[in-house]
Amino acid sequence: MGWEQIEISVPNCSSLQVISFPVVQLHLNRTAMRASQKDFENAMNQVKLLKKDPGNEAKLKLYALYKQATEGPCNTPKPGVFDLINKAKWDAWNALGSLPKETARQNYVDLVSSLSPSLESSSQVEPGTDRKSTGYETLMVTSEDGITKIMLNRPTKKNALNVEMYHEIMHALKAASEDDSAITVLTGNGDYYSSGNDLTNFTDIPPGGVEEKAKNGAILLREFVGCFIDFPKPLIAMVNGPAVGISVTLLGLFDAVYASDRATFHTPFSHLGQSPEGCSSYTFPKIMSPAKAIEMLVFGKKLTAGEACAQGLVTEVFPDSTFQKEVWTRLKAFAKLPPNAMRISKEIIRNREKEKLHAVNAEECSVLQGRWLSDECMNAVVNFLSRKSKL
Ligand SMILES: CCCCC/C=C/CC(=O)SCCNC(=O)CCNC(=O)[C@H](O)C(C)(C)COP(=O)(O)OP(=O)(O)OC[C@H]1O[C@@H](n2cnc3c(N)ncnc32)[C@H](O)[C@@H]1OP(=O)(O)O
Repeated sequence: MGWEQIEISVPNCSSLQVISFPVVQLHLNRTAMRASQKDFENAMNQVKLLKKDPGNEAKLKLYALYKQATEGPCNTPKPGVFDLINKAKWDAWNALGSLPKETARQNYVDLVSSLSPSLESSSQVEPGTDRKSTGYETLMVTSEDGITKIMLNRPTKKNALNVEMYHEIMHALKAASEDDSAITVLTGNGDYYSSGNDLTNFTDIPPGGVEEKAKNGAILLREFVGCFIDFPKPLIAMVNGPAVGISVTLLGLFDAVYASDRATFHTPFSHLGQSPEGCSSYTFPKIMSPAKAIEMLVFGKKLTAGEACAQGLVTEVFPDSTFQKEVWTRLKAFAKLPPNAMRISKEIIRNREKEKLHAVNAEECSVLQGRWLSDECMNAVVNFLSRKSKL
């Protein structure tokens, strides 16, 4: 495979289709100044705004500098000789040797600036510019009419949550909790709300092996679910289509759940050798009775939107043809209510459960950490991936 045919997906570089590009001459514009973390973040956002593909060489350089700036010198095993793309990325990163993180950060900022002359220095990025979608690889985030909408945006993967998406959702929730919107909405792009945890998350094994992988996963999951437990404003799910796994369990932490009649709700944890998360081991039995919760969480019974509504998991179901129009009309009316009153009312309703929810979250993550190391789980994941020809 030649360079001109390789598509390189660089973290924080929009995935641009590479067909045939001239090699870009890099003009590093070093300054004596050190780039701040803010400059670095702005540069990462600017990369996404590049109108022209910068070419493979520049993208590899960006990748390497990004990794060096955020993780330090390359210390991961060298990919196999046939793993061309990952090997090229590894080579680029490894070539930076022991370059200090601060220098890598500065070089990254300089490189981005040389690639985007019209955007120039990060300090020229308009403060307070609407964060609309920019800066996110897996989400579309918009804010208008008092509503911040976080849309899961991996439609070709049925909005499966990869590690990047977990981080981006946490970031978007934090930003939404601090912005001037009154309510926050989570929804999915395409035909699915979400197919749950991205099962390819299990394939990227760090040098510390599967134990380290499971430990890191549990830490990330706990932090991720914690953001939902602590979210201070009304949080509404617009379930536009089928929902699987963690995208279902989290619904117990939302303040209202509106669903299209096309939506289904499926938690096949036992099938996957896993156990419930998202505080569902506590919220589901409370919402729908222990027996109904066990049908879902233990036996993996898939519910229709109507059934989920009858059991209290969904607040209201709408015909798919009018779902968007009807729900947005309603949400816009909610968003006109006094925001402080809504926030305080939510707090008084939710606060007495918070401590309990955090304890449940911690316990679920610890149990899952063990489950991820089980043969039952590993076999189920391998089955899915080989069915999908990923192995
Ligand atoms: C930090 C870690 C935290 C972990 C928290 C734990 C959470 C637990 C869970 O969430 S368990 C639930 C896990 N999800 C699943 O088991 C769903 C798996 N997917 C499917 O069963 C099916 O894909 C489907 C029913 C969602 C859709 O089937 P359909 O036939 O309509 O479509 P495809 O299968 O062809 O899917 C299209 C492409 O999307 C990829 N994909 C879909 N879901 C996932 C997923 N969860 N993980 C990874 N990839 C997924 C699928 O592989 C196809 O990709 P391709 O086009 O490249 O082949």
